[in-house]
Amino acid sequence: MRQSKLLLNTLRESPGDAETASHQLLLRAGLIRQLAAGIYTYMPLGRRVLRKAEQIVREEMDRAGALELLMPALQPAELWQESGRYEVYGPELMRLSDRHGREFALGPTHEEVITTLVKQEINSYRKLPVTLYQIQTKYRDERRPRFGLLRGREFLMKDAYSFDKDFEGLDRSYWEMYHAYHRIFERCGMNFRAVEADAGAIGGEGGTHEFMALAEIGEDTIAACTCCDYAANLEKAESGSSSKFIIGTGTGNLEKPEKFHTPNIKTIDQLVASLGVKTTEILKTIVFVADGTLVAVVIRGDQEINELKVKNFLGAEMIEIADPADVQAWTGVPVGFVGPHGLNLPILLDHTAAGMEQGIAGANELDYHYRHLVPARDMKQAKIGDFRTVKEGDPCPRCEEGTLKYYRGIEVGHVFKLGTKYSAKLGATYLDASGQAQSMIMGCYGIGVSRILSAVIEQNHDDNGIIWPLALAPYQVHLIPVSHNDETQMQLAMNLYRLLQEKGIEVLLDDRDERAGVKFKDADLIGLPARIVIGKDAGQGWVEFAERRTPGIKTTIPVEEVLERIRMNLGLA
Ligand SMILES: O=C(C[C@@H]1CCCCN1)Cn1cnc2cc(Cl)c(F)cc2c1=O
Ligand SMILES: [Mg+2]
Repeated sequence: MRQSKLLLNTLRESPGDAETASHQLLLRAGLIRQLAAGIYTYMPLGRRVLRKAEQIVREEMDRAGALELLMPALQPAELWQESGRYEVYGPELMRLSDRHGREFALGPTHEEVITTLVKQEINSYRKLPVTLYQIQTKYRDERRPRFGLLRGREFLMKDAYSFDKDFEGLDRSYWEMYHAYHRIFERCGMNFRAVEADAGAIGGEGGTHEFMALAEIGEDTIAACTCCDYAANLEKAESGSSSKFIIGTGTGNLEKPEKFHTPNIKTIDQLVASLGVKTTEILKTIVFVADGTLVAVVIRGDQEINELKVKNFLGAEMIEIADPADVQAWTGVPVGFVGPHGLNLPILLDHTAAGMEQGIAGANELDYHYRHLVPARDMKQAKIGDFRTVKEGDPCPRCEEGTLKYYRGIEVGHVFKLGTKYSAKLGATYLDASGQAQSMIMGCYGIGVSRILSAVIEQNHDDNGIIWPLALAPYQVHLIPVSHNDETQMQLAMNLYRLLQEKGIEVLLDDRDERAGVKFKDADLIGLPARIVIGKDAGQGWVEFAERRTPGIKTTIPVEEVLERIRMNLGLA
């Protein structure tokens, strides 16, 4: 491609609202342009990268035996009413009416559409299993679109759906997709982890993994083992046998609970400061509202309660920390003095608290606390479980040798076991071998295709611009004649341009009438994997070769060696 013919405007400065490196570079390198908040045009250079990402996804989906189709973005509201999700989703679901006043949704995902389709098309167990996928634009009206392609309102997703006759089949389909995801993100040159995750709103029968591209600006935090391949979203991560946290046996102290005066001491910090006790001697009590009912969770003072673990333990749809004023209204206990002893609420006790020899806690009375509380003795009615957020350094729950480390991640993929959640609701059944109608067993599998561009740039850039992995680079080689009006240089550049193209190499020739400095700055920004500069040595038939990833290493080679050098260094066939 001749750069003088390419619609490509690079920007010297980052637009003000672009906060992350990938958002800035996508704009500065001329890959995307914003039409509205969270809504982007892919410019010619960006479209080439997006198409390569799509193609990698498509090849691996096809290799995994999935069948590609393309579903509409316009979905009749009735489908969402039938699945019961029309009300569940609020403003994030983009809705519109057609000329007849019929209501539609712009598809944020396609469980309803695909399940209705398969219900019509498949009726016998002989036609199962099948996995169908599409690469299609999704619409989610994010309240705060941000970070460019990372959180847009219109974005490209590969969404796949598997249909099996039983759970063994679903397991096979699930792991087939899981391994295909590994191949996809490996081929994208991405540094990622597959992590155990929570199914979230989509629900389903257990088992779900998120694929996280490691990056400091990632919204998610994962905990991964330093030794084995255990990794989980922090929402779900467990640590080594929680007995490791139990200090003592919980029966040593025989003193009875003793109430003592603690005027105006409401927080753990105030307790520590005024009593000189350690946080590990305090029983921290937080009251939650789960589906409208209050529940008290008790954990050792140095630990953090994991809200999602509490929610999942209770099987609650909604959970949030109770407003202290509400707690006071409901229980009569003044804010800051809530404690497990004598509190008329159900109590969940984390392992770290359950094993404490003794502890200090609010006395459920203004300005009073208890000491010598023994959870094993004084909280027999409490339900014990894992309600804590793991910490860095915790023992790994799998190998017990390694310890957990935190990483920030960008979710680029998510695979789910859905079970019959949608097939039952929408009546997608098949006749089994004995002619009985059974609900199909489903899985669903998403990849944020447009999000891959941002994740890869976050992981592959320097101060001067993007450093594209070969598999996603918009072109493979940047050909740069230094001075546009030097006949020798331009002639050699043209010859090389033709030669490389004949050999099937994707070349971008910077044939613009621009100063060398501008050409090099743009080349750094655009970040093609290899660069060949035709300069003063052109007369002797020598050119300068460099790779974008190692900008400091420039070697001058005879033009005859260029093809071989490109093939060798870029690993091209
Ligand atoms: O999309 C999924 C699950 C999987 C992900 C992989 C591909 C198939 N779907 C979860 N989810 C996320 N945000 C949503 C936003 C809106 Cl507005 C909605 F109406 C529905 C959903 C929704 O269901
Ligand atoms: Mg997800």
